[in-house]
Amino acid sequence: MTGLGSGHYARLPDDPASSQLLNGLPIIHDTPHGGQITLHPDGRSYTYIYGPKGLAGLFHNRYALLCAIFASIGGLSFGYDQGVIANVLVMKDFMTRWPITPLEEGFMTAVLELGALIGALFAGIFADSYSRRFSIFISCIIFSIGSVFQCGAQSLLHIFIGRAVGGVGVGALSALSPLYMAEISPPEVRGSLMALEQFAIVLGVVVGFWLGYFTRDIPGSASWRIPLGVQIIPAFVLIMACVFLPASPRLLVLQGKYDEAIASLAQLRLRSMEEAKDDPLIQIEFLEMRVEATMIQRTFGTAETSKSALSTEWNSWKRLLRKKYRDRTAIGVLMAFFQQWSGINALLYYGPTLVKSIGLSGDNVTLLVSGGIGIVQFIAVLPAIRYIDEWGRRPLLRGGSIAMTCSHFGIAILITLFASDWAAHSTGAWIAVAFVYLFTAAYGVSFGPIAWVLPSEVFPLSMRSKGVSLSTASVWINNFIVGLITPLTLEWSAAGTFMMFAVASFFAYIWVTYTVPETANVSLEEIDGMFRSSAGREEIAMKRQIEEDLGLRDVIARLSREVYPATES
Ligand SMILES: O[C@H]1[C@H](O)[C@@H](O)[C@H](O)[C@@H](O)[C@H]1O
Repeated sequence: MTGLGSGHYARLPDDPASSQLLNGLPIIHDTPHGGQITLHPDGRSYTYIYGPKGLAGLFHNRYALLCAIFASIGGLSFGYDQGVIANVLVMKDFMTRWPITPLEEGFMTAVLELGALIGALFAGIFADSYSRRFSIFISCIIFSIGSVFQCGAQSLLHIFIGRAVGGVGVGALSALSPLYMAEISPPEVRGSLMALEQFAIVLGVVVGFWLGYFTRDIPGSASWRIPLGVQIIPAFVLIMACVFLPASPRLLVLQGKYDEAIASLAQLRLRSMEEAKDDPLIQIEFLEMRVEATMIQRTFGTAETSKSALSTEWNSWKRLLRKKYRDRTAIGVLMAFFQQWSGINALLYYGPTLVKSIGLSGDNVTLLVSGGIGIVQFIAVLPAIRYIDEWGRRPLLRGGSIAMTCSHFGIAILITLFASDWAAHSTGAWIAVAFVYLFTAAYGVSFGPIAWVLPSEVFPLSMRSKGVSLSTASVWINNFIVGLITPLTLEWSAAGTFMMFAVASFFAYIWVTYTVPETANVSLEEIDGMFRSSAGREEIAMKRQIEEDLGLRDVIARLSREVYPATES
């Protein structure tokens, strides 16, 4: 039913008679309460926006922006831990109190990641049964319990427990925040709003790192208790925000609560209930959600009503692997895979070793790597927020992966040439450092943010929470594996390690080029349509019928008749 135009557009003429002159061109139709719908001359295809695109669009709907900002606090918890732990583990008081072995140090990172893996998977179960907001709320509580354990730790065991429990919260939030943001965002700024997740993560990295850096000289345990305790503040803010955040209209539709869904959609699109009633945009978006929900119920629902809750749950996970949905599952899981195999965390966790291997030493190493990489990521996410909807996801991903490949490749060559005697080749060493930052900038504008955006976009409503949670689990499991093997590969060969990440980044380029669809500027339900190209005829016919039954086709036909009187048939 939908589709994007060829790029030639015309304005709706004041004199309807002249509209025939515009036949063959899609027409932009201003809707009564702001926003536009672009109708195509076939009388069936359309796209719509609620407000301007780009930066203006981001600030146009301040309410949606505010909701997304609050939701993104979930990401802050993730980044903050990453930033802070690098400092805590080297703090004098911490080390003399509990001298830990390198193995325990590795375990300290791993335990959070494994907790996060469990949290991400559980998020997929609870986000549908309860609400997105309630699940966020519970995750924040779990996260806060973990933080209290860490901050008040009397033994190393408390720290481990705190990290495992906190990890469950971090993992759940890393799935739930993007999921919620995707479902509340107007289509024209969805990418920008969702990129706030990455913004929050890297903001957390920067704040966590520098706070830890400044408190590390405070005498006694306050040096590490303060930065470990401070993370409760954002969690508390999000707990409070959950009371005010509007419910996801899409989940409400899935639960059959249509009146509440319209009310929440109207609120999120800045319409009064009166306005919502005669606004074609609200009608279309609401009906699209219903069509999608009905499609799934008709396809899977009846067969499952007789089964137990457990087997229904199991079946909905299994559905992700069915032929029809396999390509989307692959996109979600591989997006996370390539984000992690780009080597970003290898640089963060083992950066100091890398920088030493390219000839630098001393305290500056930590500053330059952990601090510097955080700041570069933070700066790089800003253009992503600005352009992700205007340029689209694909160009950013493709450009980013090429630059990432070249940087890794450059570092590998420099190491091969000069590693035997860096002191004599300090220029080479500095070029290698420049490549590290170039890599980080390229990553920070592409795979960093988009890995949090794309998975929440590609799954249809009824499978979104499971799909996103599986994709997020892929972030955590790959994060864990990369963290585990990087020290080993570095020991084997530093150049080889960078070559490995160069190859992964190059495969990422090929993968994006051939399999990732452009999801910018289309509604979540239209994205579903993009994957239907391979759907059987029966399914297309069923969708058409549902669109007809629910009145979506009527709404479009009515609008088209206003614009193309000649094509009334
Ligand atoms: O998006 C984030 C971010 O880029 C972090 O810095 C990185 O450590 C994470 O693994 C990644 O998921």
